[in-house]
Amino acid sequence: MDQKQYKRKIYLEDKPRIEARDELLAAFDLPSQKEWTKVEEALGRVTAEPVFATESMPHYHASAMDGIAVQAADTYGAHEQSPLRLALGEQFAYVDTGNAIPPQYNAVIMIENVNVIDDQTLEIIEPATPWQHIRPIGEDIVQEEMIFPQGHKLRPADLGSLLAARITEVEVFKKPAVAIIPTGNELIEVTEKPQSGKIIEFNGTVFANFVKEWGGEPHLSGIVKDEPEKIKEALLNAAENADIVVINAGSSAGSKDFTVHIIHEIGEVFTHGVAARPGKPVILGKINGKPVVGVPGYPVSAYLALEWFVRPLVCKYLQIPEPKRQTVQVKLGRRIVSTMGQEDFIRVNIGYVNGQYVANPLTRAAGVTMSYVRADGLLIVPTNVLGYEQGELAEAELLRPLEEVDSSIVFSGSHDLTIDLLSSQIKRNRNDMKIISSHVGSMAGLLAILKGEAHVAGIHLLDPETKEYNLSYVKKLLDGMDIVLYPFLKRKQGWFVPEGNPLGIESVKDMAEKKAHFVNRQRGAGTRILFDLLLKEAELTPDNITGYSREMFSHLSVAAEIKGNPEAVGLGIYPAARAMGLSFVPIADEEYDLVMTKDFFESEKGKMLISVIQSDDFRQNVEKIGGYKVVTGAVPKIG
Ligand SMILES: Nc1nc2c(c(=O)[nH]1)N[C@H]1C(S)=C(S)[C@@H](COP(=O)(O)OP(=O)(O)OC[C@H]3O[C@@H](n4cnc5c(N)ncnc54)[C@H](O)[C@@H]3O)O[C@H]1N2
Ligand code: MOO
Repeated sequence: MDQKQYKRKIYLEDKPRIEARDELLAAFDLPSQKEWTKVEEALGRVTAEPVFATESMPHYHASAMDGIAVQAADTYGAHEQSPLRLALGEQFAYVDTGNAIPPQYNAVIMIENVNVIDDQTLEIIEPATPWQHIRPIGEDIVQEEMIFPQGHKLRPADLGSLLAARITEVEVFKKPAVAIIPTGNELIEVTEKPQSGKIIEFNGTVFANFVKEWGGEPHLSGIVKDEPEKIKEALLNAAENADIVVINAGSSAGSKDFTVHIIHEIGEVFTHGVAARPGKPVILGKINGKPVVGVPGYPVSAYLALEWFVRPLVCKYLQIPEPKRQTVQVKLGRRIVSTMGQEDFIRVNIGYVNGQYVANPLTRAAGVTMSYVRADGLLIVPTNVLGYEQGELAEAELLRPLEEVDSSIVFSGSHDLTIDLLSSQIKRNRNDMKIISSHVGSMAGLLAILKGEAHVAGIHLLDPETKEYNLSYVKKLLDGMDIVLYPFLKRKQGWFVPEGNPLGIESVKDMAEKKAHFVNRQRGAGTRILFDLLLKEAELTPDNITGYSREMFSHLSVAAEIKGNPEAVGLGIYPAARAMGLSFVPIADEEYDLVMTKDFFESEKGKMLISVIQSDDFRQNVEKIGGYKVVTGAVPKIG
């Protein structure tokens, strides 16, 4: 077929997400198939019919204790002042927990409460009441009783009750077969070496595992090329064999985005585009009576769209309600802007600081898988809300258990590679603790401490007047607060230049003269302040620097920018240059310190943080990186 016949469709709808979902669900009955499965293998399966007990549990009167079985009436005279003697075989029998009670007896006395007189005789000082310490027939499960209704998702303990009731197989809903078709000429298998323009296929595996988690049975196909015939064939085949069809990528307006046209041609399209981001260009339709969900290519868009539309289909098939996430009220650490008429799904880090949950948004780029991986929660900005101001309250859905959020140390300020090491070392000591960090620059870190939105800030701020690091900034910005300035690292700052330093850059002057392409850091970053000081000392201005206005948010992104450009130069710390294989010209040893409130410093989390910083393990790991020294023996400045 001629590819040109599929014209680009540029305009997508903005259908409300819930309306699109409800339409999709309403269009399919999804008649669930049933099957029998062994109880031992039934974890997570959903009962298709009510389940009735085949046997009672216990199915005989059983002793609940180790002791003696008696006829309660025989014991009524026993008293502390007049102990009663019982004869073996006539008035009592020995029983252990779980033993059947001989038919002539109706109570059990615990062994601790009897005195052995001889082989044949015992003495008791308290009467027994009928049925004491006996588990009567059916105490747990009564034969013919309904153990589970239909539509119950089986948990480990449920399987035990089924076996106890002598049930070996249980009738469950078949797992809906979900065909997953990754498409794209740019996709390669992870085992292939990626050339420029090639992307490792991974969405398929993520989808398959989401589907498994939700109770479906994924069928992940190989990569399908962006060719209408191939896509059509894959779709028809999937619609023949699966209950639900998911096709990935080619959902938008690109020159090779055929999917919507093909579904339209061989089936029906209900929706192309929903008013939610990321995930907007989703396609919902039908082929051969089966639901088809065209999920956008960008991973985060894809994961969300899958949850919005495939999870409800799986749940409908299994006749179970969709699971809901726990929510928590958060205070916004940063402003969030949203578009009117569209929902925004913002991935956020959440920490518990000063008695409230504080959320900081992660990147919104839909291609950044780590924004989803690192997120503690999802903050959904509703359609009719334009966003939130910093400090405003909003609700977030949790992607992790709340306890994990509670025990995190919230780190803000300047980015440093050692913070990740610190976090993993803390986690090694206390598996419920970790650091969550947002890299906002030194100044913003101090402001986060000021506003009570972070526990710790990492800063490296050179005072151009005093040439001293950090202290004057803390005094000025956090005046009046009980603050601890904790000396942490000395690290090497220097020029990042392409390998071999082709332009021979040693100073700001060299940069200006050789018209090197500078890659700057954002305003407020310590490195930016250092650069501006160097500029002033060299009696130059930003106008003398090519690229001064080009701002990056971390040392690593500066290094990445310099990598491919022989005329580029940046300023940053040694390990970032090393990580990208750049040459490094050291110019200064800077002090990277930690700022925290005195309250935090003295808290359990604060003590853990300091003890890890001071440990030999941590110091050795940091110094192994190169370009670092952990400050030891320095006295924190408190006040
Ligand atoms: N002019 C416009 N361009 C785009 C629009 C738009 O409205 N107008 N929408 C953007 C949005 S929003 C999204 S989301 C994406 C959706 O793109 P497609 O569904 O067409 O997907 P591709 O362009 O093929 O891929 C996007 C991206 O994702 C990577 N990808 C795809 N499949 C996989 C996979 N199986 N595993 C890993 N990564 C995958 C792909 O390589 C691309 O990098 O369109 C915007 N554009
Ligand atoms: O809506 Mo796309 O899905 O931005 O990322």
